[in-house]
Amino acid sequence: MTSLLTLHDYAAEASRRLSPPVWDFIEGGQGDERSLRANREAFERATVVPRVLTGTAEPETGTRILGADWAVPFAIAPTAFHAMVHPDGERATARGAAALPVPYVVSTMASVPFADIAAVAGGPLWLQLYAFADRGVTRHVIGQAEAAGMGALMLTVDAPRLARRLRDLRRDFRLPPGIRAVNLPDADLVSPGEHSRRAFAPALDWGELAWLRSVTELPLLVKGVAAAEDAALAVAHGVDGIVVSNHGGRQFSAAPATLDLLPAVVDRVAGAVPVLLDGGIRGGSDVLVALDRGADAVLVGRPVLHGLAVGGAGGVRGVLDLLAEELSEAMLMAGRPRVRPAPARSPVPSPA
Ligand SMILES: Cc1cc2nc3c(=O)[nH]c(=O)nc-3n(C[C@H](O)[C@H](O)[C@H](O)COP(=O)(O)O)c2cc1C
Ligand SMILES: CCCCC(=O)C(=O)O
Repeated sequence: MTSLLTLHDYAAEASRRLSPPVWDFIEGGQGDERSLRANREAFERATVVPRVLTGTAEPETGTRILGADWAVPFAIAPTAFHAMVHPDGERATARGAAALPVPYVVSTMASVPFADIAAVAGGPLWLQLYAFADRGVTRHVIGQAEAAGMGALMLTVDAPRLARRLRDLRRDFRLPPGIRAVNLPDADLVSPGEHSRRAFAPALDWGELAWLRSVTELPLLVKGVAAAEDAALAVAHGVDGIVVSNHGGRQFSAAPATLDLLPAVVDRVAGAVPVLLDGGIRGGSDVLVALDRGADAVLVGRPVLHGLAVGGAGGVRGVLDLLAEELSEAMLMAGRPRVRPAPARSPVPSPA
């Protein structure tokens, strides 16, 4: 195996190991993939002004998010169907994350039961939630996550349905046999796009948050916020955290790069709740750039799948350790001795 010195090395190795349809499902974006490229381009342009003579020896990468200690200010973003990438699926991902440990946001569309993932997890475990037209299904998923001891819910709000992804359409992408969203009551789902049209709540609005509050006590974050106005509405509706995301460019090609959206969101949220960001994080300097622009933490999507493809749990661990090491070096070189403390949980949920 070639040496794996960067997350790009993991991507290159994963592309050799995965079948072309699976690789394209992972890598692809919506439409002409402008937002997918924009996420990366924003980081490639971004700089951090180093401070000097700060007396920093070993930077402290730890932080605290929603009452839990995080060893690093990054977590695994929710991505669907890990069994497509490695036979142990999300179990391997959770094992890889347990080493550091790195928090893991499990997808509603996980291909392994939540309880089995929780059994091998080592750090904070959250559930990414899709809202279904049939609220009984949403409740079922939440119930399983609660039973597995997950610590928060992250409602995805940028996916009324899965968008047209041309790479998948050209290949008529179908889930490989045996890969199923096993935490849904009706687990058989062959085409993710078709399933989302049938099953996702078609006309979500802010009322869904109040309903979720009525069925669970878990802290609630929203994932997929772009506009500062929506961040303000989310805070007004009592969310516990915001994830600035464009779903890794998979939903809307004209969406701006998440890094470019971040400062306005941070400004509007004004410390009321933690603000996370995902999209295009491919190295420790990217994490530091996001923190420098006001994120409390970031999520990492595709690189974790690359690690999983390259070496199962060990590959995931390799990716996460590398990112942690790069972040620590970036903090040292930039004279950032520690991660700025994140806001504590929002005091009063008070819908506007
Ligand atoms: C293969 C794949 C599957 C994904 N599945 C989900 C999902 O089930 N739920 C969700 O909210 N986001 C999903 N996402 C989006 C990620 O959570 C995240 O927003 C995105 O991947 C971040 O960008 P990055 O891959 O550049 O780090 C998925 C992304 C990929 C690449
Ligand atoms: C129904 C599958 C959801 C996966 C997802 O969110 C994505 O591919 O972006």
